[in-house]
Amino acid sequence: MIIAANLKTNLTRAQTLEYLKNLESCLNENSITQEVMVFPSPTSLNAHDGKIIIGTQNAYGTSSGAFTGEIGSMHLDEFGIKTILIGHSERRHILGETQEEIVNKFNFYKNLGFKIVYCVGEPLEVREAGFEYMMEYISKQYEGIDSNYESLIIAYEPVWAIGTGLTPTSEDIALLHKELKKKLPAPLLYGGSVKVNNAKEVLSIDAVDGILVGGAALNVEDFCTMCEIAQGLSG
Ligand SMILES: O=C(CO)COP(=O)(O)O
Repeated sequence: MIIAANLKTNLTRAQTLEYLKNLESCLNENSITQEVMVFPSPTSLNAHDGKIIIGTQNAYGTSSGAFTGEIGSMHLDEFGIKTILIGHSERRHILGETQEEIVNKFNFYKNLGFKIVYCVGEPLEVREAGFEYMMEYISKQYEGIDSNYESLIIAYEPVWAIGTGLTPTSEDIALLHKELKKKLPAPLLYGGSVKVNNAKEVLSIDAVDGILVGGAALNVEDFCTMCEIAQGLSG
């Protein structure tokens, strides 16, 4: 299973380094063999030697150049980072990233052989408009994406469940994951208010290949506990 932490705009560089040190210790003490990823803030990106895969929450589709405020692949290469989060709902709905911009970014980092965690998910009003409309909406988020890319991981994150404490029922997650797996066989993570107290339930659902955790991952002990839960379920 893939257990991923999206630290978003949280933890300083010093706090992130401490977080990673503590998480590495916990993973080793508990003999965790799951794929564990941490996406820290840009200022906290660093080379990392250990079990944890460090990914970037974002980067522009360029090696370098005149793109004020952005980082490019040259800045990731410096740290040996080859994993990127693309299409997160907060970049789509808060920062206004368009599907075209997302596809361009996807293609750039695909061509560099990056492992891509590609996020899809519907806002509440789309969900409330009915299943068919919701599936059409999510399908549009796949447009332009190479569904055969071998280093693609999908993260289904219903926007209305992110940071709200609300999660779909296990039945709803199972239904959505079953439908999304029909679109493509890539590993499929669930994200949206995953916590220690619901991680086992979520990870036990068919077609859930892991979790992408935001707020609850900021507590490194809790995030490690979720890794232990995944380990226990994996036998
Ligand atoms: O956005 C998320 C992970 O990318 C989920 O965030 P929360 O776990 O805080 O709901």
